[in-house]
Amino acid sequence: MDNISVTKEFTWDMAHMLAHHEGMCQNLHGHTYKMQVEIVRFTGNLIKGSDPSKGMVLDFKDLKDIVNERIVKELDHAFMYWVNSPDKTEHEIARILIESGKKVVKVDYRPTAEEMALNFLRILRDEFKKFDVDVKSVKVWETPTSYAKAW
Ligand SMILES: Nc1nc2c(c(=O)[nH]1)N=C([C@H](O)[C@H](O)COP(=O)(O)OP(=O)(O)OP(=O)(O)O)CN2
Ligand SMILES: [Zn+2]
Repeated sequence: MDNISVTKEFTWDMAHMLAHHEGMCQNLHGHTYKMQVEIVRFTGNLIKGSDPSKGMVLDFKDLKDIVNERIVKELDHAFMYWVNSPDKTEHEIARILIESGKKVVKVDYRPTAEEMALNFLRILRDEFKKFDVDVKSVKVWETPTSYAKAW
């Protein structure tokens, strides 16, 4: 059987720090994150009938709008704050930013590329169900040469 998927790419700028990292990444720093979201249909490969989306897995525009709305908008130009971080500096930074009205996204995981990819996969799987679409994979790049893939 043949298979078909579609993939869209997203980017956002975000700051984070990796508590107890043995290298430079324990410091507050940022990345231009890149993410690829790959989707497939649950039933049949492509939309059929006279639908305006006939012949598509899902319109790229819908894919873009949903991922931007659910994931990217919240993260862009934010500080990703691990609420259970063992590093008191991270809590202090988050407190100052929040009190100053700056953008902080609270997460309950250490903000590694792996945790983000897994978390975004779960959120998007849930979100796309109503379109009869499954998320096959999510890849998150922190640097041009390093990415995590969840599927
Ligand atoms: N498995 C993981 N390792 C590391 C992560 C991660 O999320 N998962 N994150 C970091 C840092 O946050 C940051 O991404 C630095 O990564 P690194 O690839 O070491 O950065 P470089 O600037 O050296 O990247 P190059 O593309 O090689 O120049 C650390 N590790
Ligand atoms: Zn980093």
